[in-house]
Amino acid sequence: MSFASATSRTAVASRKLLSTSFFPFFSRCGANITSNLRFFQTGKSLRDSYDEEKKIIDQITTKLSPTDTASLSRLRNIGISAHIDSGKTTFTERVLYYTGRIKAIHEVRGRDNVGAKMDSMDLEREKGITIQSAATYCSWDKDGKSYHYNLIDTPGHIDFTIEVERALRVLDGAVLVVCAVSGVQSQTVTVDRQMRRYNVPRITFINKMDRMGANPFKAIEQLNKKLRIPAAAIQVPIGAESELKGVVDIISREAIYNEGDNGEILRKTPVPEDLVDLVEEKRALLIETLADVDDEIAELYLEEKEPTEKQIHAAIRRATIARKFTPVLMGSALANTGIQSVLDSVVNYLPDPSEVLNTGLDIANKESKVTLVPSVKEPFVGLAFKLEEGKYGQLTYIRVYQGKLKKGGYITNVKTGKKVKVSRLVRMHSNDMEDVNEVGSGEICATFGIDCSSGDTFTDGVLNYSMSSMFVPDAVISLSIKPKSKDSATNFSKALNRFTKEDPTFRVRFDNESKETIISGMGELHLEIYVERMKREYNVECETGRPQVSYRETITVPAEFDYTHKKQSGGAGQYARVMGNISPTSDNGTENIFRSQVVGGRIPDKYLVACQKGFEEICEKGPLVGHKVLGVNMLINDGAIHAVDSNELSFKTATMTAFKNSFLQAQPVVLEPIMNVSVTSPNEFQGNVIGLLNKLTAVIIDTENGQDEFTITAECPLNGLFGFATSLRASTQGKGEFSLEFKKYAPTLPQIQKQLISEFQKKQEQKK
Ligand SMILES: Nc1nc2c(ncn2[C@@H]2O[C@H](COP(=O)(O)OP(=O)(O)OP(=O)(O)O)[C@@H](O)[C@H]2O)c(=O)[nH]1
Repeated sequence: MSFASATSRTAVASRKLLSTSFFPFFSRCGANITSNLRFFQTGKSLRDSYDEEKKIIDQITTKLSPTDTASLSRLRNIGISAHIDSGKTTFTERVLYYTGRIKAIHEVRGRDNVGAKMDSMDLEREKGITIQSAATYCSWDKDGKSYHYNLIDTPGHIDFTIEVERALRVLDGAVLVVCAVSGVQSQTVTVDRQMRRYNVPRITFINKMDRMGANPFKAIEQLNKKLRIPAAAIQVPIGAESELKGVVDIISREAIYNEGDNGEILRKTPVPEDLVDLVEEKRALLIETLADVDDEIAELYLEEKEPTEKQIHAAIRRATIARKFTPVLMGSALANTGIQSVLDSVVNYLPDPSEVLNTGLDIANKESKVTLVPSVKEPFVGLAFKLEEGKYGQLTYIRVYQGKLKKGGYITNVKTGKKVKVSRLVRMHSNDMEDVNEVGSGEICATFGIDCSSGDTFTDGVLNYSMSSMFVPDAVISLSIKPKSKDSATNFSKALNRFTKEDPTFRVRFDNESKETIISGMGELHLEIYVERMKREYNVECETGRPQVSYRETITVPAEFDYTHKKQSGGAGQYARVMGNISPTSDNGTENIFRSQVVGGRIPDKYLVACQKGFEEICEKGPLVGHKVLGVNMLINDGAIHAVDSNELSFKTATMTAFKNSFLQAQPVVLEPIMNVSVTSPNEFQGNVIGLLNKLTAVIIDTENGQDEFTITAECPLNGLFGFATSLRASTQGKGEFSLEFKKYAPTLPQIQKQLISEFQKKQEQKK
């Protein structure tokens, strides 16, 4: 931050302290001074990080041709993200309708049995939840210009979180949908964290304003407090609950009514008399919040000048793109109110592809960071961010970062070096597609017949760039699975193959000991959906075992080893000696580290490679209870070989046994996944819910009491949460809702550890 802006900000803060009593224009905002000062204090680091980014973005802009700039300025790649059931799909359905992409509105779980366009899987339509993110595009006309939107509707359930991750990875902006009654919920916080991870600016839409108890201003307060992002309304509602009629744009001081059968007609009038005070109050608050995050408004604020409409729009745009602010709109998707303003705000406040920084790594140049230039004249660089098995083979979604993608052209997969032909290029509209010949920089499209994995980078074949990949969370739950009929074996493996390729959080392994196929994933629902898809899409009925928690095992103290593996009786012998130690890693156990410091070539390099392989193998199936090892360092610093009998296998075996022996001496513990549980239910069931959580040894972190509902956030071992949906339903007469998210691994209770060890040992005995 420059000295000048720092000074003006300090002045803004003190000016605010005075404003309540001395400046009538801002006098209604006194109550918010403290919270705004907090933003003023925290604003610094956010601001500094973006200032650096902005300098690079400005340099990139100079490399764009006027044609690039013109086409990019009309493009928006946006995601719709929110907590479960906030209305993302219902909202997107209206967006498609108002932009003319669909001719009629169909509801999620609607009576017409058609279902929303973006929930194209049968399962999604039946369950009324979004499982896969769906991509579409549409055009929106504003001020005589036509804007092209690439839109991704993402699931709200944490079990399908990878869908949100990969969408946000390639989007430039997002609409965060928040329920007007429930406000900021657990999953809103998760989505917000994901947006921060990928530096995605967002505008906020408070949905369900037609519901009883809707309170947009409480939701805004929660955005400020819980998400710690300065947020302010740019609208106020006209009417409430079933009487909701429209919104007032507080910047233009104009009332907008949605009329017509589907709210498609917009009637604009001056602000209704009874709303004038509220509009002025919220307008002053908006300007005050902007003064905290934008220099131009801060200057005007100090000079006691009221900014013009144009200045307010420009400030909101700057602050939103800099991720220092989120403008808040409101309405009801179901009641067709307020959606068109959101579409306008996407143009007004969310960035086009040239206004965000996208970088890659230049593999040919020591993986140095390179900035991508979204010009069609640059060599092609694109990221395959999502795979889907379609009617015509594998469908690969690609975001084009620079250059262009042409039908009939060739692109190279940087990871494999394979050159492939782009034989078909399409734009996706949920599960339908439209063929195109060419797709330019900044765009999102899909191709057929390209063999790759999710997250692979493609280039023109000359550039050797790789885009940084997505965050893939670890699986927390697993179960054994097998087809009911032997005839289905081929389809069974085909399905598993496809699902793992599509979804990096869905994992499959074959357990050699139990001779079972084990699938693991993000939660019960996640695995349940795949079992169901197996039946519907591959005609394979499966038997599954009881869901098992994915435990981890680690050590708490260091231990040394000196182990010799010897088999020298008859035939080719085996000999390997390894010495060293194991110790807990200092990073809270998120990975395992193997090192070797053997001097004088006492163990040749090729054998050390075998040692590392042995280490990696045993970490997959730990010595204590047969689960993955986490957070262990292994150092091999000495050893010996035999001139004739030593080989790779001997060193691998020696390392595995040495590891196992020392692990058991290093006070090992079993770790279990601890979940963040958020339960919302009508107030009358609070006692029941607390009782239920106590039974599960949950630790209650926070309780929030609303007028009708309460929300409890607790940390609870996953082990106790199987079947939680059923017990919560029973305790709340079916009115309670909950969401789960993995929080951390923590040691299990000693009696559970004992039980797990004894079960594991029993299994080992049986095998002998
Ligand atoms: N009263 C009211 N209900 C709404 C509104 N918008 C959506 N709903 C209802 O809320 C429920 C969830 O809507 P969806 O659009 O499926 O929500 P979602 O966020 O896409 O759901 P997931 O993708 O499963 O997380 C449905 O029953 C909708 O009809 C609204 O504005 N008002």
